[in-house]
Amino acid sequence: MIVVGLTGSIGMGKSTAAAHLRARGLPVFDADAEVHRLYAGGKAVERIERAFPGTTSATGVDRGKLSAALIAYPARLRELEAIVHPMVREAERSFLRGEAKRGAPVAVLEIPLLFETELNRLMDAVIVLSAPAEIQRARLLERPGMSAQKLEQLLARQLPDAEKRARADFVVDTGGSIEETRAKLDGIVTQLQSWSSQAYARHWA
Ligand SMILES: CC(C)(COP(=O)(O)OP(=O)(O)OC[C@H]1O[C@@H](n2cnc3c(N)ncnc32)[C@H](O)[C@@H]1O)[C@@H](O)C(=O)NCCC(=O)NCCS
Ligand SMILES: Nc1ncnc2c1ncn2[C@@H]1O[C@H](COP(=O)(O)OP(=O)(O)OP(=O)(O)O)[C@@H](O)[C@H]1O
Repeated sequence: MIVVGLTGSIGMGKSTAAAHLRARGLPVFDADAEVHRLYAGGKAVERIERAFPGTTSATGVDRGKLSAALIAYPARLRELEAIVHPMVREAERSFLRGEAKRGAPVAVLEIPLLFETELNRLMDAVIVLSAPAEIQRARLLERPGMSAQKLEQLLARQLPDAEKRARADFVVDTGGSIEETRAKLDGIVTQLQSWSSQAYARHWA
């Protein structure tokens, strides 16, 4: 099985690309969605309440309150990551085990912080979604609750787009139409599926 990392900076089109890969029949694990599940209840919520008192309730982690706590003490993001990331990694491993057992030729992990967490090293291939900075900015400023200041803060916490692109196996430009992005992804999927069957032939034929 070929394990593919799908990443890109905020607003570059990860979710849009992941939805297309799913529609093409590829299994895709969404790390961000896993964080949302973990925050809805259970062990992560208990540990976050202990580390950041008052940021959770009976319905789970209040992301607004947790965000506010981190704006007050940005250095504490590392503590939060130390709680959350190992749980996400465990869920990813379990997803990959399931897909390998099923005989999936290709499995995709959509991880916004793929390079920042150095998980790119464990991938057989990395796809980076990327658009020109002014297009990214314009798209994000359309989102409710986004301001120029918040955007600068978010971008400052992520590895720059140019560095992500330089470290990718495949760069998909999302600055054009969604149809163009989909066609580019289709070409990559065909290539990955052929790698997978070649790898299978090498190992088992
Ligand atoms: C700080 C939190 C509560 C803010 O939640 P909120 O719903 O307001 O924002 P959201 O999660 O959509 O993130 C907004 C942007 O910040 C980026 N971001 C989130 N966490 C991090 C981080 N640890 N380091 C750098 N960028 C981050 C996201 O990729 C996104 O581009 C939340 O992001 C969080 O709990 N982060 C820690 C867990 C984590 O690392 N998640 C990243 C995905 S695995
Ligand atoms: N060619 C394109 N490819 C992908 N997205 C595009 C394209 N053209 C326009 N868009 C728009 O850009 C936005 C990208 O948002 P999307 O949620 O996919 O990005 P993301 O990287 O998942 O964001 P986040 O980091 O916040 O999770 C969407 O509104 C999408 O419709």
